[in-house]
Amino acid sequence: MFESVCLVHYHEIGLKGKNRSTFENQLVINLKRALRAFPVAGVSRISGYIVVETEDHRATKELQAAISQVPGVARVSRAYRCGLDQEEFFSAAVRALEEVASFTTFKVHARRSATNFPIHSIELNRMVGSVLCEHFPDKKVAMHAPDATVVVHVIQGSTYVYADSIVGVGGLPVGTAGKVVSLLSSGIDSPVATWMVGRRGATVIPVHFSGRPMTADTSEYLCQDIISTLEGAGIIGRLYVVPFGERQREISLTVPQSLRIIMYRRVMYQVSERIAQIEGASALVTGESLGQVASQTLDNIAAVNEAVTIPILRPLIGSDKQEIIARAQAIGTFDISAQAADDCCTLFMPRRPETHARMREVLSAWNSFDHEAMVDDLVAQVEYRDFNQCPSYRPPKELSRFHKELLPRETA
Ligand SMILES: Nc1ncnc2c1ncn2[C@@H]1O[C@H](COP(=O)(O)OP(=O)(O)OP(=O)(O)O)[C@@H](O)[C@H]1O
Repeated sequence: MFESVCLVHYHEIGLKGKNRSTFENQLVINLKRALRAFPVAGVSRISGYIVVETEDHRATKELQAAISQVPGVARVSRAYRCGLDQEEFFSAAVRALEEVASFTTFKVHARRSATNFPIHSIELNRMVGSVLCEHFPDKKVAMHAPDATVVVHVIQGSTYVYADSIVGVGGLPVGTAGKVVSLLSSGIDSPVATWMVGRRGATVIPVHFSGRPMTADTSEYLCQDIISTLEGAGIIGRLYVVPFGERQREISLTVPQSLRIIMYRRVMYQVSERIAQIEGASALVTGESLGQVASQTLDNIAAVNEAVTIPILRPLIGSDKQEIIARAQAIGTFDISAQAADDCCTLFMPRRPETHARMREVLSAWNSFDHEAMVDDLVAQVEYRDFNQCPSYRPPKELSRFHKELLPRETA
């Protein structure tokens, strides 16, 4: 008889030419890690797809949903795998259509990737179609926009039959696009930016600047919750936390009020750039969107960029807030971000921040305090926590300058 499996479809990987197998292999590794909680018996490549088998031959809706969250997955189908015997795939087609919750119209879409299979796909369509018409006499065939489509695909000596297919997150397998350091606040935007670069295949190392000791550590717990929520995507390597409150107070006492935020950001970028060097990451990522708040004007973005040489990616720069909120809801981080917590962003904020900073004034404020010593000191105070969700993450070898794991474990 036939067994129930999940058939994983990818799109962009299929366009990768000679490197395609590298991408496919990484997706297999990532799926194995992401599906640790399921009774998965095997994840393997077949021509053009990846197949996930379970120990009990039951591909559940929950398994299908978990697979759909893994970057690189364009679509996931709960399929019956049978041999090439007609009676077998006829009854698989009946079973697949029976499982569709409600429909009045359907069609069959037959394909054969196996060149030695003797029946042409047009004939296969006709044969399976007539079996289904017999079993479902009150349903109608519709070639355009049917309620249900039964796919019958002959691949490498097996036939895969399915009617239940859902869309995946798309993108590329994590681990195929290098490493980035993402500046993660507990707000709405940066978790979305973090997820977006992860979806494009980057391994992401978040850095959170906490207001500690001037604020509580709530924002750190929220960041950990955000990362745990993204577990299924498997994009996060290690979270770094920088206690920034004391240094912010120093800056606020020294520089003109209107330039405080720019100074905080320049220090944050420089510390993040140092972490990127230690981690071997090639870019920073932020959740800025053009003009959203005072610090996100073109002049202010330039004033902050000037502090570092590493490229800065801003995946949300052209997004509207409503679009960002919709994405945050879809990836599950919105409700966590909505729990406002004091972090360094709410500390020592100016009443009137500069919106069009002039570089001469920025540099003069920057040189009015010992920013080099401050950055060194902050890097030496960095704490970290590993999440073991991203199989391509390799921790840096040289960690002597860091404290061992200081972040609390109990919220894992
Ligand atoms: N405490 C922080 N720790 C790490 N990164 C931060 C922090 N605060 C801000 N950032 C980075 O700077 C970006 C811009 O922050 P800003 O406060 O100007 O905007 P925001 O709209 O509130 O962003 P978010 O919704 O991500 O908090 C953030 O998206 C994030 O990448």
